[in-house]
Amino acid sequence: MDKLELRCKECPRRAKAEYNDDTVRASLARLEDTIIFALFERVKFPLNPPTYDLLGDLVRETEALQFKARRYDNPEENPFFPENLPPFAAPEYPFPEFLQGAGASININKEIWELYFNELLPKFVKCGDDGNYAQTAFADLTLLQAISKRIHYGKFFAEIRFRRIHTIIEPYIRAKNRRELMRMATIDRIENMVVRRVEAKVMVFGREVSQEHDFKGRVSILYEKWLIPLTKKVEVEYLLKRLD
Ligand SMILES: O=C(O)C(=O)C[C@]1(C(=O)O)C=C[C@@H](O)C=C1
Repeated sequence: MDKLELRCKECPRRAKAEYNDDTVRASLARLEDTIIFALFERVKFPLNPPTYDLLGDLVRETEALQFKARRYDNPEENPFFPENLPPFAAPEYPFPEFLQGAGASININKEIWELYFNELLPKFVKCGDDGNYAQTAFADLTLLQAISKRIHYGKFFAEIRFRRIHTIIEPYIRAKNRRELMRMATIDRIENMVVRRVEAKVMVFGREVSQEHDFKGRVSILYEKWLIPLTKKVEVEYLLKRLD
């Protein structure tokens, strides 16, 4: 196939708008749509056990390809298999260096991987084998990447809070006071609003699926029990490393 040459007259390099509570919350709200749609896509297939003989390799190889194209230069993206990645094949882009300190490279994807296979899939997917292993694997990968991105936005909330109130936060970081840092990362009103909004989206996007075995209830538990707490965990871990 011929090499594609796509150029517009003028392609200004536009740095993303500065990160603040509103812009990051808006990113989380958009990711909710992605996560809910990806869940609907995944639950179309049964468990399909043979998928999991190939999923590790498939994710590793897909990530290697995406790494070459510089997906992970964007500080909002974190690979599941960061080891042995290949050389780049795309030009570099000057992403703003918003995250600071050792926490910038926090990656809890191993924990997300375990959670996904041990907790999430068994709650959402029916037993069975319909032979659609590749489709199932890519549905898993899309969902895993969206969930990982959501959770690692915790780093951005942490940096925003640090910049806003660092004189208050610093003593807790120096004292390694996880409990106080967690308290500062928690806004119950926002968490409740997120969970209610997720429930509403499930009802709008997938009226039929959402009636099955309380799908809506399971998605809100996913948010309440896993996605929000892990986002806050990333926030606290980031802050603990912010002065390193
Ligand atoms: O919106 C924020 O300020 C966040 O830190 C994100 C988030 C979430 O995971 O949705 C996490 C902690 C807060 O309690 C509220 C919401």
